[in-house]
Amino acid sequence: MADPIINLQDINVTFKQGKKVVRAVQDVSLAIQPGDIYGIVGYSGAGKSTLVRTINLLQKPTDGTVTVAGDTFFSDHRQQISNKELQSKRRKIGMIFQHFNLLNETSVIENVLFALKHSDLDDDAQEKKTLELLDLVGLKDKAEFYPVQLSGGEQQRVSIARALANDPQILISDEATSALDPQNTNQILDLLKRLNQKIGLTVVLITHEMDAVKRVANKIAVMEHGKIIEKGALQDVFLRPKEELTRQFVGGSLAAIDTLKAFNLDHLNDNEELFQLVYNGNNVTQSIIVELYKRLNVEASILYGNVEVLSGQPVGTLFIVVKGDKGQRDQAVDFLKQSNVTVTKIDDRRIWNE
Ligand SMILES: Nc1ncnc2c1ncn2[C@@H]1O[C@H](COP(=O)(O)OP(=O)(O)OP(=O)(O)O)[C@@H](O)[C@H]1O
Repeated sequence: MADPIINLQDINVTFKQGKKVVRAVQDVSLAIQPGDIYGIVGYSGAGKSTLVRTINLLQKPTDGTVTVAGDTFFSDHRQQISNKELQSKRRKIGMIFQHFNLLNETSVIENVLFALKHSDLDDDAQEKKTLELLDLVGLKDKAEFYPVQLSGGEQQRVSIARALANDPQILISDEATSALDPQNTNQILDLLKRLNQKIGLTVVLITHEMDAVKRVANKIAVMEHGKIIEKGALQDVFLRPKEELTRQFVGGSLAAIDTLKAFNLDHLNDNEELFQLVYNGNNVTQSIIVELYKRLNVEASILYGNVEVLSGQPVGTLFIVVKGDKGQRDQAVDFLKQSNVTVTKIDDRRIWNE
């Protein structure tokens, strides 16, 4: 395996506010390979932004080692490169945010040109490069527009062009699609994926939206209370979530939650249990529910069903209520597990109360 392009080892970040101590990041180690789209998910306050801000030392860790593209930026409690070097290395790490942070008084092209003010290129070459970048994000024809004349999605594309101006190897996206509608969100995510494939850009994607990660990421880390509680290849984590919070994220697509909320699940009968089933490509076309009935004579009703594509592979999710006596329900779960279905009993009301 190639050396990681980002290697965070044993990172801690502690904030002191008067007498209060906030351990925003606790003992986190994360290795990101070149070409990864690494999704970092977690609820608000989990420590996602603080963690990724340590990558370019916008946030200095209290403890730990930060290595980017082979350069150790931070170890032994201190910055290991000069401020000048850090400034130039930071230009190789693009960042985009929820708020696009564009200069509203200047045109689109000037917004991108601004990022090249430290570049060695002459004026003509800078302009040529800026137009190429705007072309890359599909905005060449709007180069002379002002940000207010653009939609939110278009403004975010300008900020992506600006973030790419200094040919970064890494792009950090901190909730960059949170303020956008679903269509613009998907366009931005697809653009990140295209850039990843076309120029090999490594993307660190912070979000509280699992759907964003599912659409483009190949790896995922789940954060809670400053810690990474689960990480790995997207499909592995999706198909075999170990932690309760991960299960909530995995099964927590908005459509599933909305659908479950519409049922009054407090009123399951004594002989009924609610399960989430997740199954991968080979099982997608099998009728698991029919098999349950044919083989075990166990009835199950479907509350929610969905098949989606994860890193190019179809993955099915079902929420079903299984009916029968305890023995039958246990047999049904065993049968499902033997059929390579990941089965999670849903008895935690949080999944539809979030
Ligand atoms: N500069 C700071 N001083 C004190 N506490 C901070 C500071 N920055 C972050 N925190 C605290 O650290 C914790 C983690 O915050 P962080 O912004 O990293 O979470 P997050 O997962 O990115 O959430 P969000 O998506 O809401 O930003 C929170 O409790 C936050 O209040």
